[in-house]
Amino acid sequence: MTGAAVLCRGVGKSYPSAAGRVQAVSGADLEVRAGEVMFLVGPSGCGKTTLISIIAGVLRRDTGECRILGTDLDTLAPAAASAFRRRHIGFVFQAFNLIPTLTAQENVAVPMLLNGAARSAARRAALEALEAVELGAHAAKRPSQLSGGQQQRVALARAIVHGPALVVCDEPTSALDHHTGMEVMRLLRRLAHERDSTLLVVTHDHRIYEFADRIAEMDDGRILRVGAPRPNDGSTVP
Ligand SMILES: Nc1ncnc2c1ncn2[C@@H]1O[C@H](COP(=O)(O)OP(=O)(O)OP(=O)(O)O)[C@@H](O)[C@H]1O
Repeated sequence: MTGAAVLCRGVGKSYPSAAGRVQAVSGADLEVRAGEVMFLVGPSGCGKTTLISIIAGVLRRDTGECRILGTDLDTLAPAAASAFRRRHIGFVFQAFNLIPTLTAQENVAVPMLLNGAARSAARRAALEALEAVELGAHAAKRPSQLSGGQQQRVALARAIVHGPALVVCDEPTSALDHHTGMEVMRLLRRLAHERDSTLLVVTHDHRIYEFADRIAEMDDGRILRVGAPRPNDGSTVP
């Protein structure tokens, strides 16, 4: 795929609050090129989660334009927007959000089943995705039987199992120790490249900046600048 995976222009979003409205995002411009790994960073409360929720189609913007893989999700009917999200977007959250009563393989199969895949095809794809995150041997375990790093790898497998063109991650390493966080990022980056996905990652974790192709700095609801990671942010990506 060529061109922009994400194209936001002048995006604005406010929330109601006791003291009037809070302007969470105000005039944000962001372009994420197809196939790149873009990090979105900035101080707490500057609007990162709100902006990626709009990009992922789980929140509607108030103003501006936003095209995801060439489509403006706000112009679609709710059922069509959900179908688009399920098919083309993968999510990785800070809390792994795995279903505790399902095995790792069943958790990873969920997006395939929601997209209408047959049970056998979903199970096969889930096992392949677990093998890609080096957890094939743990497919039959439930989340409580896995370490935090392994649970996050199951969550990665679930995010990529259906081959989404865009993977959106909100603080994917914040619940992990440094070593495990680096391993998870290395895997996420490799999977995104192998599967030709675009990766948009919100993070506070400076130690993983080296995994970004470009970093967008946000403050006060706006994107201030976009650039390559500085050399002193870390060593080169293996
Ligand atoms: N549902 C909501 N209702 C009211 N205000 C909200 C809501 N969600 C976020 N806000 C406010 O909008 C602003 C932006 O919040 P947002 O969560 O997008 O920031 P953030 O950069 O992701 O923060 P953090 O890094 O702490 O997660 C903050 O002032 C926050 O308090």
